[in-house]
Amino acid sequence: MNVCFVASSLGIGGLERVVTLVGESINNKENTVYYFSIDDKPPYWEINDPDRIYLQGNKLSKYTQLIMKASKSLEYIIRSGQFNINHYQKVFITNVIEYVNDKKINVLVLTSAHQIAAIPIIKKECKELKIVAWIHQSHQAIVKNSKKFSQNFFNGIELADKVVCLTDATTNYFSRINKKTIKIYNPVSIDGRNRISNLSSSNVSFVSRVSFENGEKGLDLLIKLAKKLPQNIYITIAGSGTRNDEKTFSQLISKNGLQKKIIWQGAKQGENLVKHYLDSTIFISTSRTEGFSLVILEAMSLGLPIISSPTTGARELLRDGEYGILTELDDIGNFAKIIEELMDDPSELVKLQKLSLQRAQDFNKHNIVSQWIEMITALLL
Ligand SMILES: CC(=O)N[C@H]1[C@@H](OP(=O)(O)OP(=O)(O)OC[C@H]2O[C@@H](n3ccc(=O)[nH]c3=O)[C@H](O)[C@@H]2O)O[C@H](CO)[C@@H](O)[C@@H]1O
Ligand SMILES: O=P([O-])([O-])O[C@@H]1[C@@H](O)[C@H](O)[C@@H](O)[C@H](O)[C@@H]1O
Repeated sequence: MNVCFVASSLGIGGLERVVTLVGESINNKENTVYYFSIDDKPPYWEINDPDRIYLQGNKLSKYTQLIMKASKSLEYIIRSGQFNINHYQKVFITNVIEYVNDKKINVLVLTSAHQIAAIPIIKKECKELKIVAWIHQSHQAIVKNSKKFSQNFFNGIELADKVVCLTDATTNYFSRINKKTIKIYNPVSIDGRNRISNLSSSNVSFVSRVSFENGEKGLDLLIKLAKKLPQNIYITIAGSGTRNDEKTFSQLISKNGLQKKIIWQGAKQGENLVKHYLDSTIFISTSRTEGFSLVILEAMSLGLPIISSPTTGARELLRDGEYGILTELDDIGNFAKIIEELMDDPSELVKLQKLSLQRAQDFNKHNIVSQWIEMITALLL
């Protein structure tokens, strides 16, 4: 069977990470997995065979792009707040259909609202093809982000052969639109080889894309939080972003005099990332939205107690507070107080460490990959 995962990019990022992790695990004697990337950045995550990767890139001239943008705005005004996104992604639709035919793809897995909006057209052209819509954001976030082309998006969801969600909340939402909606968790995406934190440092770990887009990761709140923490607690950060976002973040750190409190050494990978987690005692997330949160799960698997904002993903991973601490973002003072108190409470740290390790077992890669293979195989019966 031939399976193709489509992603906006194969660069740094959680979606990219999990698409390649699940994809490479499914790729075996029986199945060949292909990747269709909408941008042309080479893959950041390991894919051992370049022949299975298609990097589209944007080959439209600046002039064409400008015309398209203008006509999109015009359509948006005329149709009072809606446009047909498929008029503006003809290159992608043509290329993906060509790729499906060329590689004899049986199952196509789409991973964004834009891509899902194209399902009716792809289905018309490729009658035998099965299409999976894999939702990586929370339902609130993906619905909000696709508001201007919601008709296209929901038509796509309705026609999907399977909708895969990461949490109960998002599964419940999409089940009302398409009965073929199921939950498959993301697997643990780091291998600590059974090592766990010894909970002895005064470091609080934060791992994230450095991005200010939509305020998703709450980096502004992280700065506020850092200011409220006592002198002996440090926030260590692993992550990178665009040049602009990195500059903004550096400036925020220095403007607030936090150079000693926030230790940020850029992106980390492999053993360096494992060490980053292991060298800390608590993991925090200040995200305003998370469809899942691979970083919380990675931290849990390495035995870190978690304190997080109550995003859809964190609620599922921490089972509404059973396996870690959830705290609202509107009271950053309280968030800081929880960190400070937990740092001073060794028995509570050990208790939360056990809970993290216990919960992380529900996200075993082997089990999750089996669920994917079973789902894909059943689609073709
Ligand atoms: C806002 C939102 O809804 N985001 C979702 C998005 O990913 P998003 O990219 O926002 O975030 P995640 O935190 O899930 O993943 C980040 C990944 O990048 C890696 N990393 C990060 C920093 C670094 O220096 N080195 C490094 O390797 C992390 O280890 C992790 O594997 O899709 C993920 C996969 O379904 C979901 O879990 C996220 O909830
Ligand atoms: O569900 P999700 O998108 O991850 O995140 C949600 C936020 O978008 C929302 O503003 C907030 O009120 C919710 O409690 C939740 O945190």
